[in-house]
Amino acid sequence: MKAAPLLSIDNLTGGYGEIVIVTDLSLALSQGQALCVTGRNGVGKSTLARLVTGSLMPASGQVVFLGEDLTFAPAHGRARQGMGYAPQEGVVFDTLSVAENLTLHHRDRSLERYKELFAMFPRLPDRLGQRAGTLSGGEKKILSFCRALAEDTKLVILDEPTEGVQPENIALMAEAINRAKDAGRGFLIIEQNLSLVEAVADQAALMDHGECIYTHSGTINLRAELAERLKI
Ligand SMILES: Nc1ncnc2c1ncn2[C@@H]1O[C@H](COP(=O)(O)OP(=O)(O)OP(=O)(O)O)[C@@H](O)[C@H]1O
Repeated sequence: MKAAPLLSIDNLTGGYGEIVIVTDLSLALSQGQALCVTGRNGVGKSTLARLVTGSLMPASGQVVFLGEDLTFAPAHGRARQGMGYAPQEGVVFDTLSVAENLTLHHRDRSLERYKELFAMFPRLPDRLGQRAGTLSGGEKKILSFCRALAEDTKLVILDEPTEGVQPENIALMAEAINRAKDAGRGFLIIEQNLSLVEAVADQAALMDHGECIYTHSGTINLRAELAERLKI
């Protein structure tokens, strides 16, 4: 018997008020796999992430996580069920220190859970006392990435994690994602950087005008097929 998907997005439609952005979109993701959603600017990728995480409520369709219909569940409810999310923007509290940003959602304020990630991204532990607002854009992205990865969630949703991040750190992000996949965690990653997509994706979806216009399963020819359709 085939295992139920970790996440199932069925005929999802939604947007902002009367404006429909995502149209009738269906995708599914299994445990231990990464599904990367790519596409040009403004096609609705972040809106999809918001609809899945509950920062935006859909007009129709379903979001089923671990067999439970969470379509209209509040964002905090989904997080409690094990859906981690690093949004594209507004990820870091500028006036708090790096350490505070990493621990503010934990009563124990322990940095122990970051041990492995700190070894991979040593600039972060070097800046624990520094105000997060002074970090570069790429460093903020790494902070947000580490915070999402360090949580014990079954699913991690990352929106453009590599924006402004240099190539060697993108390769390390891929390594961290692949380790987490091996531990059984699933990833829904909104990403335009095909190096990351190629390094982690088990499947990819290409969006255009709010619709999914192409899906690719498996790693064979993944990058070439996406690049051809994106004309890059
Ligand atoms: N809060 C909002 N209110 C109204 N329209 C919005 C809002 N946020 C985004 N949009 C619109 O929705 C459309 C899709 O935006 P979205 O951010 O989902 O695209 P994207 O594919 O993630 O783009 P990018 O790659 O540039 O981040 C755009 O036309 C955008 O202007």
